Amino acid sequence: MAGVLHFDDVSLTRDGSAILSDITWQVSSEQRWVVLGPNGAGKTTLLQLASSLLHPSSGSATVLDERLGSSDVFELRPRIGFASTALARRIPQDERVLDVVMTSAHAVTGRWNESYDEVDVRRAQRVLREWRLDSFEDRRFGSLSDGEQKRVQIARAIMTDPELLLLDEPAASLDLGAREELLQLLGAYASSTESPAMVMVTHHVEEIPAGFTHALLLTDGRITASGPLDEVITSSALTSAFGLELVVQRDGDRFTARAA
Ligand SMILES: Nc1ncnc2c1ncn2[C@@H]1O[C@H](COP(=O)(O)OP(=O)(O)OP(=O)(O)O)[C@@H](O)[C@H]1O
Repeated sequence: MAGVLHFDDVSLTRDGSAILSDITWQVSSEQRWVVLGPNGAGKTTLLQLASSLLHPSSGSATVLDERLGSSDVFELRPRIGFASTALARRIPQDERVLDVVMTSAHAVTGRWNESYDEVDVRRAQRVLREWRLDSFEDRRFGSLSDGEQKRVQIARAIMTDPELLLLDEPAASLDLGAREELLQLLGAYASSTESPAMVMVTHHVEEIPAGFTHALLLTDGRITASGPLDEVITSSALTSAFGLELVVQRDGDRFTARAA
């Protein structure tokens, strides 16, 4: 059970405003975390810290045993897979799907003149197959549906075999069928002992895949609850995080929430 994230009293200030305050949080390799909270709570900012794109203003943040602020982030970043809409916007629309996934091995978006060997090609093809994308290998990224593009982004993030996988709202904007297909795939991936530690930001408890083990609730940049899923995804914890009387129900592996 290796330590993956170790945040101790972390705060982050931007342009004079406190975005995150007093964040103490630990993630180990076999855990899969979901991060929930209202708009503007600081969820994406927390993922940016975990991906080493930002450093804390105070406190100590250690990612994969590297302390942010005193390690080489260019060595650390290839060990982390990150999929988000902001990153997806950098993918050229006319890029071939196989290349979108394969260029991740060189941490670039858009194929230029890097050379790839047969091992990279075979690995990209295997990852595309695992995410039900093998028939899209030669299609242009921009020609795929939202659901297919989200799966390509995740395939790209796991191409390098990361030790930590960060997903920022992977199911946002998907229709019901595409969301359920993605959740099935994410659930199978999260349930495998071969998979890395995962942290996924979402707005909806309905989007928590099977196999996720822990949850962190953020409100106004502060943790209001964190721990095993069953202890955190409750009516009382979500009511207090969202400031609205909510009823949460669990049905098998999945959750639903509605106003009381
Ligand atoms: N570069 C920045 N400078 C100043 N404030 C910022 C900056 N980036 C984000 N913020 C602010 O930090 C707060 C947290 O933003 P963040 O995107 O992390 O929240 P979030 O929980 O992911 O929100 P959402 O659910 O709406 O995506 C917001 O109030 C946002 O306006």
